[in-house]
Amino acid sequence: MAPSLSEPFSDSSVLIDFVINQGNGVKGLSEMGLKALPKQYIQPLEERMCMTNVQAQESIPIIDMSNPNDPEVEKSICEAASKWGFFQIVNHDVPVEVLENVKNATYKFFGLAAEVKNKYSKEHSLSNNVRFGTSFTPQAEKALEWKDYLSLFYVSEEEAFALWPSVCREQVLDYMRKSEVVIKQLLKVLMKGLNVNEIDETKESLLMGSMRTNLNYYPKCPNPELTVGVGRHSDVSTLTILLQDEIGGLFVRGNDGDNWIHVPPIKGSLVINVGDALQIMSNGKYKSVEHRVVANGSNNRISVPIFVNPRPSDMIGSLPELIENGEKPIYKQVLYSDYVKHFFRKAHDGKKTVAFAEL
Ligand SMILES: COc1cc(/C=C/C(=O)SCCNC(=O)CCNC(=O)[C@H](O)C(C)(C)COP(=O)(O)OP(=O)(O)OC[C@H]2O[C@@H](n3cnc4c(N)ncnc43)[C@H](O)[C@@H]2OP(=O)(O)O)ccc1O
Ligand SMILES: O=C(O)CCC(=O)C(=O)O
Ligand SMILES: [Fe+2]
Repeated sequence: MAPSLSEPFSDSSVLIDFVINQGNGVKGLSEMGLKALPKQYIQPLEERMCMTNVQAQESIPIIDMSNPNDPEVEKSICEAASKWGFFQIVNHDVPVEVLENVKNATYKFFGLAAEVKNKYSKEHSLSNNVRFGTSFTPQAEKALEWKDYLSLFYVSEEEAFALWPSVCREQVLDYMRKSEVVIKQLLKVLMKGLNVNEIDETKESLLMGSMRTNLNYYPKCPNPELTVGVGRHSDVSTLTILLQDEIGGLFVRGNDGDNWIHVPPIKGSLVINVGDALQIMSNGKYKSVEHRVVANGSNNRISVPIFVNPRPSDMIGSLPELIENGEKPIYKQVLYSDYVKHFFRKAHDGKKTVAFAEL
């Protein structure tokens, strides 16, 4: 039974049934035209974005990738990864058309009927590698997040053809394929910055042996100031390549204290961030930085991150090259899939996941 406007979601089981079990997501809630945010989405005060903590004068670096081997460009990439953990790239090799196509495909997927999208939910999906969901880890969260997503873990073209939704399959595959050049350029530079000058097959696989693309949908929200699109977290990837649309709303933790820096949408750009796996492998030189997304009261927003990861079966820890060079390791070796499961089983909690690998 669909709840009516005069019958708000005071009973949580009705909300869970509508949003999660029936696959309506927060998009379904948004499209009902609710006048007030259901209480299940009200975040504690300390998790809401307070505009007085926004550093309007600061911005993360914008790096021109026309000449990726220029020593000045290499220096800015390594500095940005050490200081900010985030930067934007412009004039990279991913064609604008590919980016536009994947954004349109994202709208197409979320425009499907709830019962069609629900075929890809944790309950119904034919594979763990394809998952439509809402919030982050609803079963572990005290307050839900205002976001729906489709998560696609790449195994092979064959599996993608068999299992990924056909409305976005080609566009996501193309976005992933075309991003590979940029990913390799960035990892080469970042490894050189650690004095790791040879990326052989084993190292390449450790850095980028698996990829997951998420399509994120943040619908227009009643009372956006009371909730979050995505709560404070760092990614568990090696690197994340993020395409955002023109709406804005991504904030990155600044270098001193409780201040947050907006990542302004720039047409054709990609946002790059260091994930926990690279922080761990670089023995702390490159930083995975906390970020969050606010909810928006006027517009729907989408974003499409590619999470570039080790393989689930890889052991990750401080790279042996760094330890051989005399660095004291600050991380132990952990199985990457254990690390990711630890991340997925708890609610977003800032930078706490990385403690799982600390010595
Ligand atoms: C969704 O909102 C998000 C997502 C993010 C993501 C940030 C990233 O950095 S994602 C990159 C993660 N890395 C990888 O995917 C590569 C390595 N992959 C793996 O190690 C495995 O594929 C696996 C993810 C560990 C899943 O392995 P499997 O053997 O299938 O394990 P399960 O027991 O099925 O799952 C473990 C646990 O995680 C939950 N889960 C699995 N996949 C997802 C998913 N795509 N999204 C959300 N949760 C997922 C699963 O439900 C299990 O939990 P239970 O409680 O049910 O046991 C950043 C910010 C966001 O808001
Ligand atoms: O939507 C965004 O801008 C960022 C999303 C994000 O941080 C994530 O999916 O990990
Ligand atoms: Fe993230």
